[in-house]
Amino acid sequence: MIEIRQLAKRFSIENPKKLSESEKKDPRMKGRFFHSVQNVSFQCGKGEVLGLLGPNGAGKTTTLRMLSTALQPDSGHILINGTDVVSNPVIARRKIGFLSGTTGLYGRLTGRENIAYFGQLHGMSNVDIANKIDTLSELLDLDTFLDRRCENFSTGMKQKTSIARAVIHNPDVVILDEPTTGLDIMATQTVLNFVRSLKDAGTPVIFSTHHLDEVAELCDRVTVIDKGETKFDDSISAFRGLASGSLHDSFLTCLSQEHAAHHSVASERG
Ligand SMILES: Nc1ncnc2c1ncn2[C@@H]1O[C@H](COP(=O)(O)OP(=O)(O)OP(=O)(O)O)[C@@H](O)[C@H]1O
Repeated sequence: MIEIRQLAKRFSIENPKKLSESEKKDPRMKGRFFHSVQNVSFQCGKGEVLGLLGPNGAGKTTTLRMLSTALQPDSGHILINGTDVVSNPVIARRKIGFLSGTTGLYGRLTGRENIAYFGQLHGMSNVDIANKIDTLSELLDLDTFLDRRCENFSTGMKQKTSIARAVIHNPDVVILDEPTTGLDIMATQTVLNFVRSLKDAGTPVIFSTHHLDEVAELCDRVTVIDKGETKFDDSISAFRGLASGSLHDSFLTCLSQEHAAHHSVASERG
């Protein structure tokens, strides 16, 4: 079980002129700081898959980077099976497998060498690494390119290799930032099937996506964040119940409820 409670992260803006027009008008811009994540909470239990949704710039990547220890939160808690890992990034890295949108592979190494290198960093034995790569190769369809250098890999090959690398150490929780972005239909299905295999093994998986069909296919829980705050965090059936139409309508309802709430507060004040 992973629990995220009231996470917050702000960035100091050295040159406000570099902000986009929408960022300048964003209520998260306060003085010299942009409060990317202001109050994000959610939880994901054993064998559950959680879909993290939100418009561009909502704060999804910033949140996931805090979970992965790449960023230190300003406040809030990240608990894995009850242990707070914010103050102990070494434990967090052992327990969490993280696929970021930008992690590059070493082009001069083969897929197998890239994956094995991470296994070694996690202190695994060569036998354990080799066995785990065999399993991952089958689940992620890596065998045709595993022993080729990564420099000429397609987007799909790179992504599948990066996912294998993220989970080589059998993490307790898996976090994937937009794992299917840019992938073709076949590679997308392979990645989604892999997420299902993690779920079947009882591993909680949190993944961010803009694809509601993936959420419908895989997720037990949905969290919607907007402007750095959790706007919805519940089961997929509660998410469906938000609107009578599609998941798309449910998503828009989460965002518009907030606008409606602001609007009514503003009219009361006015
Ligand atoms: N290092 C930083 N310095 C300043 N602002 C930042 C920094 N990192 C992120 N931000 C801002 O925080 C906001 C949230 O960004 P984030 O990448 O977390 O959004 P996202 O929900 O992942 O968006 P997308 O769906 O477009 O990937 C954005 O406005 C972004 O410009």
